[in-house]
Amino acid sequence: MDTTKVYGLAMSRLFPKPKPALKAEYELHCNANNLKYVMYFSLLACVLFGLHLLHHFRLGLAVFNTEMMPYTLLYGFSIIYPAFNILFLSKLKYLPALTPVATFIEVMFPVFMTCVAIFLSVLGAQVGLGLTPFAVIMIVICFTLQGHLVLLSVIITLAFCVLATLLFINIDIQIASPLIATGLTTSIICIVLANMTEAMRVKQFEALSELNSNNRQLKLLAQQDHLTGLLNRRAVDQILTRELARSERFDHPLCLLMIDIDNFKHINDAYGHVLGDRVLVDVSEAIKLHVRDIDYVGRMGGDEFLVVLVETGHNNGMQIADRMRDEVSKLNREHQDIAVTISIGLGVSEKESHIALIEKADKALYMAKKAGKNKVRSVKVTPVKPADNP
Ligand SMILES: Nc1nc2c(ncn2[C@@H]2O[C@H](COP(=O)(O)OP(=O)(O)OP(=O)(O)O)[C@@H](O)[C@H]2O)c(=O)[nH]1
Repeated sequence: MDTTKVYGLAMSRLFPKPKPALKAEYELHCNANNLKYVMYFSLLACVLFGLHLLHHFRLGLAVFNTEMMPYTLLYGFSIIYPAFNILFLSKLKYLPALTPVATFIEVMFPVFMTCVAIFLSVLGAQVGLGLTPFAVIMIVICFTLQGHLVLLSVIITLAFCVLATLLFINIDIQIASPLIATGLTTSIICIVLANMTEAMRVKQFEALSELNSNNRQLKLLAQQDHLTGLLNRRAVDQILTRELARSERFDHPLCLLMIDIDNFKHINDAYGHVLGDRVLVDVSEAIKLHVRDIDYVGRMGGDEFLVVLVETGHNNGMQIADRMRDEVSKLNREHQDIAVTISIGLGVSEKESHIALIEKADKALYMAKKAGKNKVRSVKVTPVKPADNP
C-alpha cells in the first residue's frame, strides 16, 4: 500500500476529523460544547475551592505563613479565575461563536486546570498523598477540549513531563517512581479515551448532519411544485394564512394575485404536453422576475398560479400584475408562433379568511377572462354603509 495512504489512514484514526464540508460546523459545535463544560467546571471549581479556602482559613493567620501561603494563593486564584470565566460566558450567553474571547476561554481553562493539577499533585506528593488531583483534572480537560485532540494530547503529555520532573526533583526517588508511573498511566488512559470519544463524536455529528440535511430536503420537497420548483398549493395556503394574520396584526396591506394562462388547453392540444410544460416553467420564471424576496409565488395546479404580495396595496399590486402580464406576453418571441398570455385577478385583503381572499381574486380573474383575456382586473373594496350594518 502507498505510504502516504497508510500515513493518512493512521492520522485519521489517531486524530479523527469530520468531512471537510462539515469542518467549520463541527468546530462551532465543539466550541459551544466546550464553553458549556467550562461554565459547569468553573462553577464546580468555585464551589470546591471555596470550601477548601473556608476550611483553610480555620487556621487563622497561619494561612499567610510560608508553608501555607502557596495553598492560600492557589485556592484564591482557583476561585477568581473560574469566576471571571463565568462572568464572560454569561455575557456570551453560550453563543457558539468562534470569537477570540470564546477561543481564549476555551483554550486557557484547560491550561489553567493543568497548572492547578501539577501544583496540587506535587504539594500533595510531598506529604504522602497520591495523584488524585492530576487524574481528576486530566479527565476534566478531556471534556473542555472537544474537537482539539492534537492540542489535548500535547497538553496532557506536557503536563505529565512537568509533573514527572517536579516529582523527580522534589521527592525521594523511591516515593516518586510509583507516582510517576501512575501519572504516565493516567495520561495514556486520558489520551486513549479522548481519541475514542472524539471518533464517536465525529461519527455522531456526521450522521446527525446527514439526517438534518435529508429532513430539510424532504421539507422543501413537500412544499414544492415538482415541475416549476414554485411553492405548491399546500405551502401557499399555509403562507397565506400566516401572512394574513401578520398583515392584520400590523395593519399592513396585502395583495393576492390569481394568474391563469390563456387558452392553455389549446397550447397543449396543438403543440403537445411537453411544450405545454415548458410554457408553464417559462411563465413561472416570468412571474418570479417581478416579485421581491419577501413575496411568495406558488402553482395551484394546472395552469393556475397564486402570488402573495406582502405589504402591498391595491395600486402597487395592479402595477406589479401588469408588469407580469407584459413580461409573459414577451414569451411569444421565444415560443415562435405560440401566443402565450395570462389573465390576472387581484384581491386586496380586508381582514377576511384566506379562502375568502382566494375567492375574491378568483372573481377578479373571471372578470379579466370575460373582458377578453390578457388583462388584469381587481375586485374593488366596497365600503360598508352604516345603514347596511346596524
Ligand atoms: N402541459 C401540462 N398541461 C397541464 C398540466 N396540468 C393541467 N394541464 C392542462 O391545462 C389545461 C387547463 O386549461 P383550462 O385552464 O381549463 O382552460 P384554458 O384553455 O386555459 O382556457 P382559459 O383558462 O379560459 O383561457 C388542461 O388542458 C389541462 O389538461 C400540466 O402539468 N402540464
